[in-house]
Amino acid sequence: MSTTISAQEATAEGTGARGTEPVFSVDGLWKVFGPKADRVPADPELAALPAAELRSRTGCTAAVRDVSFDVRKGEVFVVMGLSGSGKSTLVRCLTRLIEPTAGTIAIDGEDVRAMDRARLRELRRHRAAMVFQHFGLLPHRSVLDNVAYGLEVQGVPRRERRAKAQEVVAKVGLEGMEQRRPGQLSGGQQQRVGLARALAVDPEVLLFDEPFSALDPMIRRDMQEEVIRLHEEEGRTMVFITHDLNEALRLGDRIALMRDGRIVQLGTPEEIVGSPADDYVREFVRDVPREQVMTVRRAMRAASAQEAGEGPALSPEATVSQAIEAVARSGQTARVVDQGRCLGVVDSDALLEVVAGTDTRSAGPAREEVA
Ligand SMILES: Nc1ncnc2c1ncn2[C@@H]1O[C@H](COP(=O)(O)OP(=O)(O)OP(=O)(O)O)[C@@H](O)[C@H]1O
Repeated sequence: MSTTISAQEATAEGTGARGTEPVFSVDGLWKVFGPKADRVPADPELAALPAAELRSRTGCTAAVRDVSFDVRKGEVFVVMGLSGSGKSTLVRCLTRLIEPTAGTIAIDGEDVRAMDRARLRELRRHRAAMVFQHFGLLPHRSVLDNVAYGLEVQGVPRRERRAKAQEVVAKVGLEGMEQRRPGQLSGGQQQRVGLARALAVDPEVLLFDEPFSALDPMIRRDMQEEVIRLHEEEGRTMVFITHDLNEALRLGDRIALMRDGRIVQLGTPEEIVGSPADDYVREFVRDVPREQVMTVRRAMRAASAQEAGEGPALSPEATVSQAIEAVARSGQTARVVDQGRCLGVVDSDALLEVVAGTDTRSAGPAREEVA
């Protein structure tokens, strides 16, 4: 089954993804809870029923419905949606912590659904480590031993695992706390231990299940910064579940927005905010400050010969907000410059149109190379 939705097709070339090589490839994935769950994806009539009707007719809940996507190497892939939309179920299916009902999942081309128990264990321990909301720390062990735990399970010798744990503890800013117990740490610090434990096994992919939702806003922001920093330093592939749009926009290279078990839109933050796939998405992103998400590409037009030679220079990734500042300060149009080449210019009218949401241009690189 590969009835990939049109919104996904429309953004398949999404501009914000890191590589194009997939780490996870998911196609036609279903997870149905309830009696004789298999018959739901197999029967087009049942598969098409709305959630309430499906439940009353079959006693089943389709938590994930015919979902297809790739997670690309090196990207932060965010799964966002309201409570109950299927985020946790979807991400748990990736390593079969929840057994999928139908569809295919591959990691680096290897069929996850065909893995035996040993291979699955190795997948979860080495290749795709999970960071949970409730940190799952061992209360009687020190921070260092908690961080080393995953390595201990793998049979890494004590000296080696403690050295590795020490290195990761420093990486997440917990130096000096190695001997404390989890109960002697704040919520944010405990989450850092959870993060360090996942990092210690050096997984190819980190899976985060709403890791920061129990933290207060300031600490939450700190932890988001931490994830961004780690990602920039290491370029590790990350899948991040959140129900918080701001968190999704801050962290995501691409965002899959879920509703009732389906992905209603998959795209870069700019694509989702600038070109919502339907009214649901439009309503979801209504209050987002567009100037902080949209880039200058959105407002760019061809430069005249004179404009191409003067005015402040911006990178194509500069936000509209940064461009407004540059244009206001200089009193000139700003040039969008990539590797010494002027791609076009932005003026205050076009920038204001983006802020007001009255621009008619589509997101993405459509207006590139207009010089
Ligand atoms: N073990 C289960 N048995 C039956 N239904 C389940 C089970 N687990 C989840 N569901 C249902 O599947 C749907 C999706 O749940 P899921 O936990 O994946 O959503 P979520 O988007 O992660 O929600 P939240 O943000 O609240 O964690 C919900 O309707 C939920 O009630």
